[in-house]
Amino acid sequence: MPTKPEQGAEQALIDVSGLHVRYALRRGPLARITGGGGVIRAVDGVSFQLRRGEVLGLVGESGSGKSTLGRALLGLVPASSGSIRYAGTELVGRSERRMRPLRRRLQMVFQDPHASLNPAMDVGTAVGHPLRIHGVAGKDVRDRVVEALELVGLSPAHRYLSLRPGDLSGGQKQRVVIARATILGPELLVADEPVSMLDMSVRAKILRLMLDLRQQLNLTYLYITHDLATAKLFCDRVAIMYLGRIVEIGRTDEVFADPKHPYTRALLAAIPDLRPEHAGPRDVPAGEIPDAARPPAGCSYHPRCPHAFAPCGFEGRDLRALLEARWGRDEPGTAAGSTADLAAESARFADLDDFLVHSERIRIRPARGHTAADVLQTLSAARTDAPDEPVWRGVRAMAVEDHAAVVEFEPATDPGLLDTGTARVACHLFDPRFAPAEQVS
Ligand SMILES: Nc1ncnc2c1ncn2[C@@H]1O[C@H](COP(=O)(O)OP(=O)(O)OP(=O)(O)O)[C@@H](O)[C@H]1O
Repeated sequence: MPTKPEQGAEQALIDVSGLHVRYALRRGPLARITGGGGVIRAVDGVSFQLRRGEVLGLVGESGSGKSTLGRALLGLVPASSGSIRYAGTELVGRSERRMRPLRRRLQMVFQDPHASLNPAMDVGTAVGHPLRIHGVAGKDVRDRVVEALELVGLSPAHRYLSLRPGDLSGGQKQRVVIARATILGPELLVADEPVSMLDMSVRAKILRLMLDLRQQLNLTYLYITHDLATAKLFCDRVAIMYLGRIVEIGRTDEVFADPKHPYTRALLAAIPDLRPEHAGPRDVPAGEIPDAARPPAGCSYHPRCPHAFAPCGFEGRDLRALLEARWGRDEPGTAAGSTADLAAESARFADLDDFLVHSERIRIRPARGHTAADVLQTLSAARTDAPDEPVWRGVRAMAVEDHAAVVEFEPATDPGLLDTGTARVACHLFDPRFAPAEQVS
């Protein structure tokens, strides 16, 4: 389904459309298993606008592609395809030489302030460094450094000029990094986990400082974090990323009050709640993030999603995961039947890699001494024992055919971002072609 431009897109400072960033996979065991391709799709078709003056949070688990996306906006990693427009100027495909003048307008703050600063360089020199690179010299540098330090709360500034990073606390170091990043008058700051390495007590202070600087310097932020609690505090809008894609984007208050995507719901449910009346086990998104070199078909979240249904992209490896769980291979002690029966079951399969063929129709061969009917019988038993497992919603037919059990899956459809009235969500549960929204509970 085509996606409409976001409201307010006409005032966008940054307009990202269909952005892909891929990393080459080194040759090695993983490359052999994943077969062909050999790429990691770190950012896999992302579109969004960043409006002037707003704070957009990019939230997701480790490996979801947040940092890669942030770096791509600044040209620090090359886009494989798609478009990034900054105030109307296309950045994708720009040479480093043509990118350089724009860098003063587009700056980054990294997670680790200690690693961002040269331990041998004093504060005055570090903060003034970008000015010197851009040809500013003499007293102007000192005046502007003093002004930048005062702005970030390192006051009186002259006390800090000759200090080295080792003389400063974590919070003070991050203030120095922010002073250095803002001294050239940028329009956009990409802040990649800027407070996650700081003590709890200083996190809120640094975020408050960043909000004050937004007002004073007309900044726009892309705030990258895995921490929903700070995103709630700091961001006007949030974009939830999963395996290289944005799965939900909307106003922070609306997303937190009424999360739509099952992944967003799982992430929010996993935030620790310290109120005693709400104590108890938290739901965390079940399972691991899949390998970005071989993302699941259809909706990438479907293998972990309790609501996944026919169009979400079930495939052979989902069925293999179900069988392995049944046989207790993923977690000892969780097998569905007696160990001997289940060992006998698994021995009926010639090669479990038959399940990994990337197709809507897979052929599962019996092991020597077994028949395709044995294999089919095992699959049917697994279905009878756990009929509510989501994977069965995606199995269209199972039959014996030409000495193998053949499993046919429902066709996978990639979910695009859909308007829900509040947030935009990439989930088939909100697509009237497939299901009414009431299904989500
Ligand atoms: N330089 C690189 N070469 C190859 N793969 C990379 C490189 N950088 C990141 N990746 C891979 O790209 C994917 C996205 O990584 P990225 O660091 O952008 O995610 P992230 O959400 O920022 O995670 P984290 O919070 O851990 O930094 C991951 O699968 C990661 O392993």
